[in-house]
Amino acid sequence: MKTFNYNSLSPERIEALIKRPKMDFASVFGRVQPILDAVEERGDEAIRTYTKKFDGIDLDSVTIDPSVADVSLDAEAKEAIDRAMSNIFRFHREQGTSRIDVETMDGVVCSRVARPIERVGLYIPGGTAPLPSTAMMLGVPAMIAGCKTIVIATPPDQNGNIPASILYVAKKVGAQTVVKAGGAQAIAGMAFGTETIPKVDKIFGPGNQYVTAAKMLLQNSEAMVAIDMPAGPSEVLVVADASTDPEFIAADLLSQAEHGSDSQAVLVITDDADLEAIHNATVKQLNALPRKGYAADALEKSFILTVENTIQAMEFSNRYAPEHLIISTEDAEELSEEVVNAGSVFIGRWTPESMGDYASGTNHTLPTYGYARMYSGVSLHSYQKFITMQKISEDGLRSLGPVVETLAEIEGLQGHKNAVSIRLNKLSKAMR
Ligand SMILES: NC(=O)c1ccc[n+]([C@@H]2O[C@H](COP(=O)([O-])OP(=O)(O)OC[C@H]3O[C@@H](n4cnc5c(N)ncnc54)[C@H](O)[C@@H]3O)[C@@H](O)[C@H]2O)c1
Ligand SMILES: N[C@H](CO)Cc1c[nH]c[nH+]1
Ligand SMILES: [Zn+2]
Repeated sequence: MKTFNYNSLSPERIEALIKRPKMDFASVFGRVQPILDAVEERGDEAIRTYTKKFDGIDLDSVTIDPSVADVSLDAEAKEAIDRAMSNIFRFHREQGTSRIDVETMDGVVCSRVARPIERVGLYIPGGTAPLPSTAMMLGVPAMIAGCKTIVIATPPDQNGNIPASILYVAKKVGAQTVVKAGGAQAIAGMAFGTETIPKVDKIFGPGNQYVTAAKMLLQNSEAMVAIDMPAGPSEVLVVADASTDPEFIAADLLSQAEHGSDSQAVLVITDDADLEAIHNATVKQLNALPRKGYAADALEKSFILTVENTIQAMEFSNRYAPEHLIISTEDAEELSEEVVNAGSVFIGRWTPESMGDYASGTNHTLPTYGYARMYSGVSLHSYQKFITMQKISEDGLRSLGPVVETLAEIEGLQGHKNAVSIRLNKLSKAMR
């Protein structure tokens, strides 16, 4: 990993580090748009064609109904999934916002109620590894919100089947349909609907450049579909000091680097730390990883930044706005108060990021690429709409009506004024 010293870098160089490697979406959009058009026009047949082309699979059927699917999963795997889902359930259920009712003045009551988005599509990446944890993270809040239609899409394995772990989660969250396809074709299938895939209103989930490009294009199309957030390759930023165990640092960096060649792992560490020990631990652990190739590629594009103190480390972290921030310093708890921009934060030496990826209860679908500056991760609210209501009594109309008449007059909107005046006249006649 390249190493820089914060105080020796020019402002331009720091800005470049914060920006991440450039994503070339223009050329991907050009490749993805024809796939979207084909699925819109030809439905399931186009999904079969692209699944054959990109995944090398001849699909017998494009979808399956998980409620009747046979799931053979060993007891240990089931228990682990059950435990994780229970924690995710508990944390997300608490995010439920109860109804708000406010009497803004006598006789004028304003309310806000939450209602589920009725039809949701959950994309579970699977190009290089099946991710049942993402099915849990996206499925559990959909179930709590009460979404009526839950569609899950994920690439099939080499035999054209959906991994049992994902089917198990699909059953548990009450999904009606599992689409046996990945990539842009699966996203288009959910956005437009096909003979076998129900059309959805919002699409969730991370994925590779084709998946992300498809979500971005469809969001601005006639498909009338929303997306959760712009999500890119996984990233982690570790803030550490000389007290942090080099083996922990290496393991945390590698845990995200192994996701894909385009992942980013950043270490921001005080300049009194033993960088050689960290380097040695990283090389040793890297060589033992089955996904060494991806992790090594990712580390090539990653970097270490040495800083004067942990406050300076947090300054950089807030500017970088990482998807995951691990604070592994002696003053971790205090330092967490300094967080302004991050998707999710892991506090203290016993909190590796893997815990949140799988089972602590927080959601692992988070904004990447600096979008943590203005987006939140997936939560229960992502599956809800908040609808406002108001109810005005006769007294309320008498006191607030004239204000609205005046404001409508200022805007020159006589029709708006009339809707109030007609009622006020009726009320004053009834009084006589
Ligand atoms: N931010 C997060 O929460 C998060 C979580 C997990 C994974 N990820 C990211 O998700 C990504 C997963 O990527 P993946 O590739 O393993 O799986 P994926 O499921 O996103 O994509 C696989 C699909 O891409 C399609 N495809 C492959 N080559 C293609 C081509 N040349 N043209 C068009 N389509 C093509 C195939 O149909 C295949 O099914 C990684 O970048 C990883 O970092 C992010
Ligand atoms: N770290 C990923 C989000 O960036 C989520 C994940 C799934 N499985 C393991 N990790
Ligand atoms: Zn992960």
